Amino acid sequence: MTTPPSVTILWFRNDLRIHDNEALSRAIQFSEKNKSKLLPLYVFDDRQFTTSRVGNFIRSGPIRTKFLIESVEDLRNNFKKIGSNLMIKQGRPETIIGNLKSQVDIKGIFAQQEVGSEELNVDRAVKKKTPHFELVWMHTLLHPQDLHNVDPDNVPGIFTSFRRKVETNFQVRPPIDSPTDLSNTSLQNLGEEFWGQLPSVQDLIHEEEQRVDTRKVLDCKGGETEALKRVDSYIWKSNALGTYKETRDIMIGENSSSKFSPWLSLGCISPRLLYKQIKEYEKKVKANESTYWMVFELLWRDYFRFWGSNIGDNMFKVSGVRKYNNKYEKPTWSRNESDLKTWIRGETGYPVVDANMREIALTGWMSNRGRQIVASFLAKIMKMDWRLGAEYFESQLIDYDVTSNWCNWMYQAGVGNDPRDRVFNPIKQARDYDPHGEYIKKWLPELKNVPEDCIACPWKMSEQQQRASHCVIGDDYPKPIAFVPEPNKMAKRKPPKSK
Ligand SMILES: Cc1cc2nc3c(=O)[nH]c(=O)nc-3n(C[C@H](O)[C@H](O)[C@H](O)COP(=O)(O)OP(=O)(O)OC[C@H]3O[C@@H](n4cnc5c(N)ncnc54)[C@H](O)[C@@H]3O)c2cc1C
Repeated sequence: MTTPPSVTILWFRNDLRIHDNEALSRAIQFSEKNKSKLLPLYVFDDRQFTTSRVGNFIRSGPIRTKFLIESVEDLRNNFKKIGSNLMIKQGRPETIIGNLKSQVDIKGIFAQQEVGSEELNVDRAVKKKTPHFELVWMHTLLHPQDLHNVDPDNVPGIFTSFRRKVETNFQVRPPIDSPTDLSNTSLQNLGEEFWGQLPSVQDLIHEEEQRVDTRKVLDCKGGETEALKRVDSYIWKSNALGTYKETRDIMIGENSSSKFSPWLSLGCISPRLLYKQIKEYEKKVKANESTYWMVFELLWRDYFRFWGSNIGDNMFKVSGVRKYNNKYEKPTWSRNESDLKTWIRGETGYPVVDANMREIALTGWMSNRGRQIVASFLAKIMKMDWRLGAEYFESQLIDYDVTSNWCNWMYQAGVGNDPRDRVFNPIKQARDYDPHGEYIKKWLPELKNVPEDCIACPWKMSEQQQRASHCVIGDDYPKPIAFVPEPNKMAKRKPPKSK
C-alpha cells in the first residue's frame, strides 16, 4: 500500500486570486517547512445555492453564479500556468475535506477569514478535520492590526468617526508578490478525476444560464485576469480615476465609476493592489479629490466589513441595530408578495426605480446611486421588510458581498447607525441624476417619447401628451404604486410619538 501524500490545503473562499494572497504565501511556507505538497481547493458550497430565509429567493441567481464559475475557472488556469492546479468540488467544505483524508494526509489548512455567521460555523466544522487550521484576514484595505486608534472588535458606530481615526495614521500594507513557479510544491501526475470538474450554472442551481442583456453597463467576466485588465483600463487607459468624484453618481456608462466591486467581492483583485495603483497614478498623473475619493469609498467597504463582523447576526434582523424609543418609532414592515413583485419587476410607476430594477434583473448590476434609490423606496416608501430587498440583491448582484450588501441595506432602511436616516425622493433623484432621462429611457423603452420635463413623473403628462408619446399611464406604463410628495415638499421624518 502506498502512503498517501502529505498536503497543505489552501482552501479558497472569497479570495480567488494568486496576487497579494497572504493565505497562499503562508500555506506555501508551511508546506515547505512540513515537507508537504500544496493542495489548492475550491468548494462550491451547496448552502450558497439554496433559497433565502425570508423571501425564498435562490441565494445565488444565474448571473451571479456564472460570474463565480468564471472566477474559479480563471483561478485554476492561473494555477496551471505556474505548475500547479486547483481542486474543484461541489458539496460542503467540511465534508469534502473530511473525505479527502482517505486520499491525502492533511498537515494543515489555510483560508481567508470570513465574518458571516454561516461562514464561521463552516470554519468550526473544517477546523475539526486538521491539526493546523489558520485563517488569514485579507478582504480589507487596512489590516485590523493597522487600525491604530480603532479597536477592530469595537469600531465606532458611525463611519465618519472610523474614517477620521484611521486617517490620522493611515497605513496600507504593500501587496504580496505572486508566486511564479509552484511545480516543486505541487501534487503531480494525478488524473483529472482527482482535480474535479468545473460545474455549470445548471449543475449548481438547476436553472438555465441567463444571458446578460446587451444594454449591460460593462462586459464583466469573472476572474483575476479580467480584474487586472479592468484596473488597467479604468485607471490607466481611460484615465477615468482622475474624474471619479464628478462622475461616480452617473447611473450610465462604463467609466462613470470603477466597476471594481464584482472582482473585489470575490477577491479576484486585492484592495491593496488597487491602493498601490492609485498611489502610482497620483505620482505619475495627478493627485486630486477624485483619487482621494476612491480610497474613501474603499474605506466604506472596510468599515462595513469590520462593523458587520462586530454586530454579527443583527445584520440580518429586521430591526438591525436600531433601538426603538421616543426618537425612532418602530415601523410596521409589510411583506406583501404582490407589492414585492411590483418592485422586482420594475413596475412601481416611478421610472428611476423601475429602470434600476430592470437593470439588476437583466444584468446583475446596479449603480450605487440606483441601489440607494431603490432600497430607500422599498424600505421607506413601500414600507416593506427591507430584508426582502437585501436577499433579492444577494441573489442578483454579481458583486454581492455579505457586509457591503447587508450593512448598506440597514443604512437605507434606517436600522443601521446613520444619524441622518434619509429618504431618497425618486422624483428628485431622477431629476438630479438623470436630468434628460437617458438612463430611464435606456431601460424603459415604453417611455422613449415622454417629454424630458415629465420623465421623472410621467403620470403628470396631460392626456394629450400621453397619446402623443404613445405612453398611456395605466396601460403602457403603470400608475405610481405609492404616493411620493413633490421633492420640495418631501415630508420630514414624522415627529417622534411618545409611547
Ligand atoms: C442597498 C445597497 C446594497 C449594496 N450591496 C453591495 C454589495 O453587495 N456588494 C458591494 O460590493 N457593494 C454593495 N453596495 C455598495 C456600492 O453600491 C457598490 O460597491 C458600488 O456601486 C460598486 O460600484 P463600483 O465598483 O463602480 O464603485 P466605485 O464607486 O467605483 O467605488 C470603488 C469601490 O469602493 C467600494 N464601495 C463604494 N461604495 C461603497 C459602499 N456604499 N459600501 C461599501 N463599499 C463601497 C466598492 O468596493 C467599490 O468597488 C451596496 C450599496 C447599497 C446602497
